[in-house]
Amino acid sequence: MSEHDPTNHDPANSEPDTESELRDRVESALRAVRDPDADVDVFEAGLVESIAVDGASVTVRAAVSEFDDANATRVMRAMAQAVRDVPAVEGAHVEPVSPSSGDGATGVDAFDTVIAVASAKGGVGKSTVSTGLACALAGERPAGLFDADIHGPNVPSLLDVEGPVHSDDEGHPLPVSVGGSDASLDVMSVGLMESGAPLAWRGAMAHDALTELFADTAWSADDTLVLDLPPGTGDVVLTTLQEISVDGVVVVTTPFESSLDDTARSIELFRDNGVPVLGAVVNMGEFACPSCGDTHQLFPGETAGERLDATVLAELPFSPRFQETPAPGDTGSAFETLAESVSEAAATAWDVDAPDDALDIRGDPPERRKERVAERFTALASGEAFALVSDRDPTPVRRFLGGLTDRDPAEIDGFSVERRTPNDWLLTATKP
Ligand SMILES: Nc1ncnc2c1ncn2[C@@H]1O[C@H](COP(=O)(O)OP(=O)(O)OP(=O)(O)O)[C@@H](O)[C@H]1O
Repeated sequence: MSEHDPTNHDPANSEPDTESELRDRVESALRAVRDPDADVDVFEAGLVESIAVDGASVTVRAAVSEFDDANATRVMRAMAQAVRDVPAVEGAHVEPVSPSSGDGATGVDAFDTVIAVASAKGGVGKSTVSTGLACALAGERPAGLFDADIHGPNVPSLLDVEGPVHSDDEGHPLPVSVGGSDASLDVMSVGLMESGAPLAWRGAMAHDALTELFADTAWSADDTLVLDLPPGTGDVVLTTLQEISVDGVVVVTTPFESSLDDTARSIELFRDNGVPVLGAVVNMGEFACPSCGDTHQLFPGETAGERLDATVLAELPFSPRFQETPAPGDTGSAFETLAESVSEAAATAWDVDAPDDALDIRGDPPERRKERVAERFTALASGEAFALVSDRDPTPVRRFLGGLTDRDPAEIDGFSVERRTPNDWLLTATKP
Protein backbone atom coordinates (compact mmCIF):
# COMPACT_ATOMS: atom_id res chain seq x y z
CA MET A 1 0.00 0.00 0.00
CA SER A 2 1.23 3.45 -0.71
CA GLU A 3 0.73 6.56 1.30
CA HIS A 4 -1.68 8.75 -0.51
CA ASP A 5 -0.15 11.58 -2.47
CA PRO A 6 -2.96 13.99 -3.44
CA THR A 7 -1.13 15.10 -6.54
CA ASN A 8 -0.47 11.61 -7.86
CA HIS A 9 -2.68 8.76 -6.79
CA ASP A 10 -1.81 6.33 -9.56
CA PRO A 11 -0.33 3.33 -7.76
CA ALA A 12 1.56 2.44 -10.94
CA ASN A 13 3.59 5.62 -10.45
CA SER A 14 4.50 4.97 -6.83
CA GLU A 15 7.98 3.70 -6.06
CA PRO A 16 8.11 -0.04 -5.28
CA ASP A 17 9.06 -0.28 -1.62
CA THR A 18 9.18 -2.90 1.09
CA GLU A 19 5.45 -2.48 1.67
CA SER A 20 4.70 -3.37 -1.93
CA GLU A 21 7.02 -6.36 -1.72
CA LEU A 22 5.25 -7.48 1.41
CA ARG A 23 1.94 -7.02 -0.36
CA ASP A 24 3.11 -9.32 -3.18
CA ARG A 25 4.05 -11.97 -0.66
CA VAL A 26 0.69 -11.63 1.08
CA GLU A 27 -1.06 -11.97 -2.26
CA SER A 28 0.73 -15.19 -3.14
CA ALA A 29 0.02 -16.59 0.34
CA LEU A 30 -3.66 -15.82 -0.09
CA ARG A 31 -3.68 -17.65 -3.43
CA ALA A 32 -3.31 -20.86 -1.45
CA VAL A 33 -6.69 -20.27 0.23
CA ARG A 34 -9.63 -21.86 -1.59
CA ASP A 35 -13.24 -20.79 -1.89
CA PRO A 36 -15.23 -23.33 0.20
CA ASP A 37 -18.03 -23.45 -2.42
CA ALA A 38 -15.98 -23.67 -5.62
CA ASP A 39 -12.59 -25.15 -6.31
CA VAL A 40 -10.85 -21.86 -7.08
CA ASP A 41 -8.61 -19.59 -5.05
CA VAL A 42 -10.01 -16.62 -3.17
CA PHE A 43 -8.89 -14.15 -5.85
CA GLU A 44 -10.55 -16.05 -8.68
CA ALA A 45 -13.67 -16.33 -6.53
CA GLY A 46 -13.67 -12.52 -6.07
CA LEU A 47 -13.48 -12.84 -2.30
CA VAL A 48 -10.59 -10.39 -1.83
CA GLU A 49 -11.91 -6.82 -1.96
CA SER A 50 -8.65 -5.16 -0.96
CA ILE A 51 -5.35 -5.66 0.80
CA ALA A 52 -3.93 -2.82 2.84
CA VAL A 53 -0.39 -2.96 4.18
CA ASP A 54 0.64 -0.54 6.90
CA GLY A 55 4.21 -1.24 7.98
CA ALA A 56 4.09 -4.86 9.11
CA SER A 57 0.35 -4.86 9.63
CA VAL A 58 -1.93 -6.25 6.91
CA THR A 59 -5.67 -5.74 6.55
CA VAL A 60 -7.63 -7.80 4.05
CA ARG A 61 -11.22 -6.90 3.24
CA ALA A 62 -13.06 -10.07 2.35
CA ALA A 63 -16.33 -10.21 0.40
CA VAL A 64 -17.82 -13.16 2.25
CA SER A 65 -21.43 -12.05 2.56
CA GLU A 66 -22.59 -14.78 0.14
CA PHE A 67 -21.52 -17.50 2.58
CA ASP A 68 -23.37 -18.79 5.62
CA ASP A 69 -21.78 -17.80 8.94
CA ALA A 70 -19.79 -21.02 9.35
CA ASN A 71 -18.20 -20.84 5.90
CA ALA A 72 -17.58 -17.09 6.15
CA THR A 73 -15.74 -17.62 9.44
CA ARG A 74 -13.81 -20.58 8.00
CA VAL A 75 -12.60 -18.70 4.93
CA MET A 76 -11.71 -15.56 6.92
CA ARG A 77 -9.73 -17.61 9.42
CA ALA A 78 -7.87 -19.37 6.60
CA MET A 79 -7.05 -16.01 5.02
CA ALA A 80 -5.85 -14.56 8.34
CA GLN A 81 -3.69 -17.63 8.96
CA ALA A 82 -2.15 -17.46 5.48
CA VAL A 83 -1.32 -13.77 5.95
CA ARG A 84 0.05 -14.36 9.45
CA ASP A 85 2.38 -17.08 8.11
CA VAL A 86 4.09 -14.63 5.77
CA PRO A 87 7.49 -13.74 7.26
CA ALA A 88 7.65 -10.05 8.30
CA VAL A 89 3.90 -9.81 8.89
CA GLU A 90 3.27 -8.75 12.46
CA GLY A 91 -0.44 -8.17 12.41
CA ALA A 92 -3.11 -9.78 10.20
CA HIS A 93 -6.72 -8.58 10.13
CA VAL A 94 -9.42 -9.91 7.89
CA GLU A 95 -12.55 -7.77 7.81
CA PRO A 96 -15.81 -8.91 6.25
CA VAL A 97 -17.25 -6.55 3.66
CA SER A 98 -20.98 -6.38 4.02
CA PRO A 99 -23.06 -5.39 1.01
CA SER A 100 -24.89 -2.71 3.02
CA SER A 101 -21.69 -1.06 4.23
CA GLY A 102 -21.17 0.80 1.00
CA ASP A 103 -17.78 -0.75 0.41
CA GLY A 104 -16.69 -0.30 -3.14
CA ALA A 105 -18.53 3.00 -3.56
CA THR A 106 -16.16 5.91 -3.73
CA GLY A 107 -16.63 9.58 -3.15
CA VAL A 108 -19.35 11.52 -1.44
CA ASP A 109 -21.95 9.87 -3.70
CA ALA A 110 -21.59 6.80 -1.49
CA PHE A 111 -23.66 8.58 1.16
CA ASP A 112 -27.45 8.79 1.33
CA THR A 113 -27.31 12.13 3.10
CA VAL A 114 -24.67 14.88 3.02
CA ILE A 115 -24.89 17.66 5.60
CA ALA A 116 -22.58 20.66 5.25
CA VAL A 117 -21.56 22.72 8.27
CA ALA A 118 -20.69 26.32 7.51
CA SER A 119 -19.98 29.59 9.30
CA ALA A 120 -19.78 33.17 8.13
CA LYS A 121 -16.75 33.81 10.33
CA GLY A 122 -13.78 31.78 11.50
CA GLY A 123 -13.33 30.58 15.04
CA VAL A 124 -17.00 30.39 15.99
CA GLY A 125 -16.95 26.64 16.65
CA LYS A 126 -17.81 25.25 13.21
CA SER A 127 -15.38 22.32 13.44
CA THR A 128 -16.38 21.64 17.04
CA VAL A 129 -19.99 21.37 15.88
CA SER A 130 -19.04 19.27 12.80
CA THR A 131 -17.09 16.74 14.85
CA GLY A 132 -19.67 16.61 17.66
CA LEU A 133 -22.49 16.20 15.14
CA ALA A 134 -20.65 13.52 13.15
CA CYS A 135 -19.75 11.59 16.31
CA ALA A 136 -23.35 11.73 17.52
CA LEU A 137 -24.65 10.55 14.12
CA ALA A 138 -22.09 7.72 14.13
CA GLY A 139 -23.80 6.34 17.23
CA GLU A 140 -26.95 5.78 15.16
CA ARG A 141 -25.78 5.02 11.62
CA PRO A 142 -22.65 4.55 9.46
CA ALA A 143 -21.32 8.09 9.31
CA GLY A 144 -18.36 9.98 7.87
CA LEU A 145 -16.77 13.36 8.47
CA PHE A 146 -15.06 15.25 5.65
CA ASP A 147 -12.91 18.19 6.64
CA ALA A 148 -12.95 20.44 3.58
CA ASP A 149 -11.28 23.35 5.36
CA ILE A 150 -8.18 23.27 3.17
CA HIS A 151 -6.50 26.27 4.72
CA GLY A 152 -7.10 25.34 8.35
CA PRO A 153 -8.08 21.68 8.65
CA ASN A 154 -8.44 21.24 12.41
CA VAL A 155 -10.71 18.17 12.50
CA PRO A 156 -7.71 15.81 12.96
CA SER A 157 -6.59 17.70 16.06
CA LEU A 158 -10.14 17.97 17.43
CA LEU A 159 -10.51 14.19 17.06
CA ASP A 160 -6.91 13.49 18.01
CA VAL A 161 -6.15 11.50 14.86
CA GLU A 162 -3.16 11.58 12.55
CA GLY A 163 -2.36 10.68 8.97
CA PRO A 164 -0.94 9.70 6.67
CA VAL A 165 -3.81 8.86 4.38
CA HIS A 166 -3.30 5.48 2.73
CA SER A 167 -4.69 4.31 -0.57
CA ASP A 168 -6.40 1.05 -1.33
CA ASP A 169 -4.97 -1.12 -4.10
CA GLU A 170 -6.95 0.84 -6.69
CA GLY A 171 -5.43 4.11 -5.55
CA HIS A 172 -8.51 5.38 -3.71
CA PRO A 173 -7.63 7.32 -0.57
CA LEU A 174 -8.89 5.56 2.55
CA PRO A 175 -10.48 7.49 5.39
CA VAL A 176 -9.11 7.10 8.89
CA SER A 177 -11.48 5.20 11.14
CA VAL A 178 -11.97 6.75 14.58
CA GLY A 179 -13.31 4.24 17.09
CA GLY A 180 -15.61 4.89 20.05
CA SER A 181 -16.71 2.23 22.54
CA ASP A 182 -19.40 0.90 20.22
CA ALA A 183 -19.36 3.10 17.16
CA SER A 184 -16.83 4.30 14.64
CA LEU A 185 -16.54 7.28 12.36
CA ASP A 186 -14.79 7.53 8.97
CA VAL A 187 -12.71 10.69 8.80
CA MET A 188 -11.06 12.33 5.80
CA SER A 189 -9.19 15.60 5.93
CA VAL A 190 -6.53 17.33 3.91
CA GLY A 191 -4.91 17.75 7.33
CA LEU A 192 -4.31 13.97 7.38
CA MET A 193 -2.22 14.06 4.24
CA GLU A 194 1.38 13.13 4.80
CA SER A 195 2.53 15.89 2.46
CA GLY A 196 0.40 18.01 4.80
CA ALA A 197 1.41 21.64 4.73
CA PRO A 198 -2.17 22.57 3.91
CA LEU A 199 -1.40 26.23 4.40
CA ALA A 200 0.88 25.96 1.40
CA TRP A 201 -1.97 24.54 -0.69
CA ARG A 202 -3.25 27.40 -2.65
CA GLY A 203 -5.57 27.92 -5.54
CA ALA A 204 -5.73 25.17 -8.12
CA MET A 205 -3.66 22.66 -6.18
CA ALA A 206 -5.87 22.89 -3.11
CA HIS A 207 -8.97 22.73 -5.23
CA ASP A 208 -7.69 19.71 -7.19
CA ALA A 209 -6.76 17.87 -4.02
CA LEU A 210 -10.19 18.53 -2.57
CA THR A 211 -12.01 17.54 -5.75
CA GLU A 212 -10.04 14.32 -5.87
CA LEU A 213 -10.84 13.50 -2.27
CA PHE A 214 -14.53 14.28 -2.84
CA ALA A 215 -14.63 11.96 -5.84
CA ASP A 216 -12.29 9.17 -4.84
CA THR A 217 -12.29 8.58 -1.10
CA ALA A 218 -13.23 4.95 -0.46
CA TRP A 219 -15.58 5.42 2.48
CA SER A 220 -16.76 2.38 4.34
CA ALA A 221 -19.67 4.32 5.89
CA ASP A 222 -22.58 5.08 3.58
CA ASP A 223 -25.40 6.73 5.48
CA THR A 224 -24.60 10.30 6.49
CA LEU A 225 -21.59 12.48 5.71
CA VAL A 226 -20.88 15.66 7.63
CA LEU A 227 -18.90 18.13 5.54
CA ASP A 228 -16.92 20.72 7.50
CA LEU A 229 -16.63 23.68 5.11
CA PRO A 230 -14.02 26.43 5.32
CA PRO A 231 -15.28 29.56 7.10
CA GLY A 232 -16.97 32.25 5.03
CA THR A 233 -18.77 32.02 1.73
CA GLY A 234 -15.78 32.28 -0.57
CA ASP A 235 -14.94 30.40 -3.72
CA VAL A 236 -14.07 27.08 -2.10
CA VAL A 237 -17.39 27.00 -0.26
CA LEU A 238 -19.55 27.90 -3.23
CA THR A 239 -17.65 25.65 -5.65
CA THR A 240 -17.89 22.79 -3.18
CA LEU A 241 -21.62 23.25 -2.79
CA GLN A 242 -21.99 23.28 -6.57
CA GLU A 243 -19.90 20.15 -7.06
CA ILE A 244 -21.57 18.14 -4.35
CA SER A 245 -25.29 17.69 -3.89
CA VAL A 246 -25.62 18.48 -0.23
CA ASP A 247 -28.94 17.82 1.44
CA GLY A 248 -28.61 20.97 3.47
CA VAL A 249 -26.33 23.23 5.42
CA VAL A 250 -26.12 23.88 9.16
CA VAL A 251 -24.80 27.34 9.92
CA VAL A 252 -22.77 27.91 13.09
CA THR A 253 -22.61 31.36 14.65
CA THR A 254 -21.95 33.13 17.92
CA PRO A 255 -24.71 35.49 19.04
CA PHE A 256 -22.36 38.50 18.59
CA GLU A 257 -23.96 41.32 16.56
CA SER A 258 -21.64 41.32 13.57
CA SER A 259 -21.48 37.52 13.53
CA LEU A 260 -25.29 37.40 13.32
CA ASP A 261 -25.33 39.97 10.51
CA ASP A 262 -22.79 37.98 8.51
CA THR A 263 -24.61 34.73 9.27
CA ALA A 264 -27.92 36.21 8.07
CA ARG A 265 -26.20 37.16 4.77
CA SER A 266 -24.65 33.68 4.42
CA ILE A 267 -28.05 32.07 4.93
CA GLU A 268 -29.45 34.21 2.13
CA LEU A 269 -26.52 33.34 -0.11
CA PHE A 270 -26.91 29.59 0.47
CA ARG A 271 -30.61 29.81 -0.36
CA ASP A 272 -29.87 31.87 -3.48
CA ASN A 273 -27.53 29.08 -4.57
CA GLY A 274 -30.21 26.43 -4.08
CA VAL A 275 -28.78 24.98 -0.87
CA PRO A 276 -31.43 24.35 1.79
CA VAL A 277 -30.54 25.82 5.18
CA LEU A 278 -31.38 23.22 7.80
CA GLY A 279 -30.90 25.68 10.65
CA ALA A 280 -28.40 27.46 12.84
CA VAL A 281 -26.33 26.41 15.83
CA VAL A 282 -25.75 29.33 18.17
CA ASN A 283 -22.48 28.69 19.95
CA MET A 284 -20.90 30.18 23.06
CA GLY A 285 -23.86 32.45 23.85
CA GLU A 286 -23.71 31.83 27.58
CA PHE A 287 -21.26 30.75 30.19
CA ALA A 288 -22.03 28.61 33.24
CA CYS A 289 -19.69 29.94 35.91
CA PRO A 290 -18.10 27.05 37.82
CA SER A 291 -17.49 29.32 40.88
CA CYS A 292 -20.84 31.04 41.40
CA GLY A 293 -22.93 28.49 39.51
CA ASP A 294 -24.83 31.23 37.65
CA THR A 295 -25.31 31.26 33.89
CA HIS A 296 -24.16 34.47 32.23
CA GLN A 297 -25.29 35.66 28.82
CA LEU A 298 -22.13 36.63 26.96
CA PHE A 299 -23.88 38.62 24.25
CA PRO A 300 -27.06 40.14 25.67
CA GLY A 301 -29.45 41.77 23.22
CA GLU A 302 -31.58 40.50 20.40
CA THR A 303 -31.70 36.72 20.22
CA ALA A 304 -30.33 34.79 17.27
CA GLY A 305 -33.81 33.42 16.62
CA GLU A 306 -35.07 36.97 16.03
CA ARG A 307 -32.17 37.92 13.78
CA LEU A 308 -31.82 34.85 11.60
CA ASP A 309 -34.25 33.59 9.01
CA ALA A 310 -33.56 30.01 10.07
CA THR A 311 -34.55 27.54 12.76
CA VAL A 312 -32.23 27.59 15.76
CA LEU A 313 -31.31 23.90 16.01
CA ALA A 314 -29.20 24.20 19.17
CA GLU A 315 -27.74 26.76 21.55
CA LEU A 316 -24.45 25.54 23.00
CA PRO A 317 -22.97 27.32 26.04
CA PHE A 318 -19.31 28.10 26.40
CA SER A 319 -18.17 25.04 28.31
CA PRO A 320 -14.86 23.21 28.70
CA ARG A 321 -16.70 19.99 27.86
CA PHE A 322 -16.95 21.16 24.24
CA GLN A 323 -13.16 21.42 24.17
CA GLU A 324 -12.76 17.73 24.97
CA THR A 325 -12.15 15.15 22.22
CA PRO A 326 -15.55 13.69 21.28
CA ALA A 327 -15.93 9.94 20.77
CA PRO A 328 -18.15 8.40 18.08
CA GLY A 329 -21.40 7.30 19.71
CA ASP A 330 -20.59 9.00 23.02
CA THR A 331 -20.96 12.76 22.75
CA GLY A 332 -23.46 13.71 25.41
CA SER A 333 -27.00 14.94 25.02
CA ALA A 334 -26.36 18.33 23.36
CA PHE A 335 -24.92 16.79 20.19
CA GLU A 336 -27.32 13.83 20.26
CA THR A 337 -30.27 16.23 20.27
CA LEU A 338 -28.61 18.28 17.52
CA ALA A 339 -28.07 15.13 15.43
CA GLU A 340 -31.77 14.27 15.74
CA SER A 341 -32.90 17.78 14.73
CA VAL A 342 -30.46 17.90 11.82
CA SER A 343 -31.53 14.47 10.53
CA GLU A 344 -35.20 15.46 10.71
CA ALA A 345 -34.55 18.74 8.92
CA ALA A 346 -32.47 17.01 6.21
CA ALA A 347 -35.19 14.42 5.60
CA THR A 348 -37.72 17.10 4.69
CA ALA A 349 -35.47 19.83 3.29
CA TRP A 350 -35.98 18.74 -0.28
CA ASP A 351 -39.65 17.81 -0.13
CA VAL A 352 -41.17 18.53 -3.51
CA ASP A 353 -43.95 20.88 -2.57
CA ALA A 354 -46.00 20.44 -5.75
CA PRO A 355 -49.71 21.12 -6.34
CA ASP A 356 -51.87 18.03 -5.63
CA ASP A 357 -52.89 17.71 -9.28
CA ALA A 358 -49.33 17.95 -10.64
CA LEU A 359 -48.44 15.34 -13.26
CA ASP A 360 -45.64 13.18 -11.86
CA ILE A 361 -43.51 11.60 -14.61
CA ARG A 362 -40.58 10.56 -12.40
CA GLY A 363 -39.42 7.09 -13.33
CA ASP A 364 -41.42 6.92 -16.57
CA PRO A 365 -39.62 5.81 -19.76
CA PRO A 366 -38.94 8.68 -22.23
CA GLU A 367 -41.76 7.83 -24.75
CA ARG A 368 -44.30 7.50 -21.95
CA ARG A 369 -43.28 10.89 -20.52
CA LYS A 370 -44.13 12.70 -23.75
CA GLU A 371 -47.44 10.84 -24.08
CA ARG A 372 -48.52 11.70 -20.54
CA VAL A 373 -47.53 15.38 -20.87
CA ALA A 374 -49.40 15.62 -24.20
CA GLU A 375 -52.50 13.93 -22.75
CA ARG A 376 -52.68 16.17 -19.70
CA PHE A 377 -51.78 19.45 -21.43
CA THR A 378 -54.18 19.04 -24.35
CA ALA A 379 -57.03 18.17 -21.95
CA LEU A 380 -56.62 21.54 -20.18
CA ALA A 381 -58.82 24.50 -21.11
CA SER A 382 -57.14 27.74 -22.13
CA GLY A 383 -55.95 29.65 -19.04
CA GLU A 384 -55.78 26.53 -16.83
CA ALA A 385 -52.64 25.80 -14.80
CA PHE A 386 -50.31 22.93 -15.68
CA ALA A 387 -47.82 21.48 -13.16
CA LEU A 388 -45.29 18.75 -13.80
CA VAL A 389 -42.87 16.94 -11.47
CA SER A 390 -39.87 15.39 -13.22
CA ASP A 391 -36.60 13.73 -12.31
CA ARG A 392 -34.87 15.48 -15.24
CA ASP A 393 -34.60 19.19 -15.90
CA PRO A 394 -37.88 19.80 -17.80
CA THR A 395 -36.87 23.15 -19.36
CA PRO A 396 -36.97 21.66 -22.92
CA VAL A 397 -40.63 20.74 -22.32
CA ARG A 398 -41.48 24.38 -23.10
CA ARG A 399 -40.81 23.71 -26.78
CA PHE A 400 -42.92 20.57 -26.66
CA LEU A 401 -45.84 22.45 -25.04
CA GLY A 402 -45.53 25.12 -27.73
CA GLY A 403 -45.74 22.41 -30.40
CA LEU A 404 -48.86 20.94 -28.77
CA THR A 405 -50.68 24.28 -29.00
CA ASP A 406 -49.22 25.48 -32.29
CA ARG A 407 -47.75 28.46 -30.46
CA ASP A 408 -44.33 29.96 -30.18
CA PRO A 409 -42.89 28.44 -26.97
CA ALA A 410 -42.36 32.02 -25.73
CA GLU A 411 -46.13 32.40 -25.63
CA ILE A 412 -46.51 29.75 -22.90
CA ASP A 413 -47.32 32.09 -20.01
CA GLY A 414 -46.20 31.58 -16.45
CA PHE A 415 -43.59 29.03 -17.54
CA SER A 416 -41.19 28.32 -14.71
CA VAL A 417 -38.88 25.48 -13.72
CA GLU A 418 -37.63 25.11 -10.15
CA ARG A 419 -35.22 22.50 -8.90
CA ARG A 420 -36.82 21.28 -5.70
CA THR A 421 -34.36 18.52 -4.75
CA PRO A 422 -31.04 17.43 -6.25
CA ASN A 423 -33.13 15.07 -8.42
CA ASP A 424 -36.57 16.65 -8.73
CA TRP A 425 -37.86 19.60 -10.71
CA LEU A 426 -41.23 21.31 -10.67
CA LEU A 427 -42.49 22.89 -13.90
CA THR A 428 -45.48 25.21 -13.88
CA ALA A 429 -47.15 26.87 -16.87
CA THR A 430 -50.50 28.17 -18.06
CA LYS A 431 -52.21 26.71 -21.10
CA PRO A 432 -52.48 29.47 -23.76
N1 LIG B 1 -19.11 25.81 23.04
C1 LIG B 1 -17.80 25.89 23.24
N2 LIG B 1 -17.29 25.95 24.48
C2 LIG B 1 -15.98 26.06 24.69
N3 LIG B 1 -15.06 26.10 23.72
C3 LIG B 1 -15.49 26.03 22.45
C4 LIG B 1 -16.87 25.90 22.14
N4 LIG B 1 -16.98 25.85 20.80
C5 LIG B 1 -15.75 25.90 20.29
N5 LIG B 1 -14.85 26.02 21.27
C6 LIG B 1 -13.38 26.15 21.12
O1 LIG B 1 -13.13 27.26 20.28
C7 LIG B 1 -12.00 27.01 19.42
C8 LIG B 1 -12.40 27.23 17.97
O2 LIG B 1 -13.36 26.23 17.64
P1 LIG B 1 -13.41 25.56 16.21
O3 LIG B 1 -12.06 25.14 15.77
O4 LIG B 1 -14.50 24.56 16.26
O5 LIG B 1 -13.86 26.83 15.38
P2 LIG B 1 -14.01 26.97 13.80
O6 LIG B 1 -15.15 27.88 13.58
O7 LIG B 1 -14.07 25.66 13.16
O8 LIG B 1 -12.66 27.66 13.46
P3 LIG B 1 -11.95 27.82 12.01
O9 LIG B 1 -12.49 29.07 11.47
O10 LIG B 1 -10.51 27.90 12.37
O11 LIG B 1 -12.28 26.62 11.18
C9 LIG B 1 -11.57 25.59 19.73
O12 LIG B 1 -10.50 25.65 20.62
C10 LIG B 1 -12.77 24.95 20.41
O13 LIG B 1 -12.41 23.95 21.33
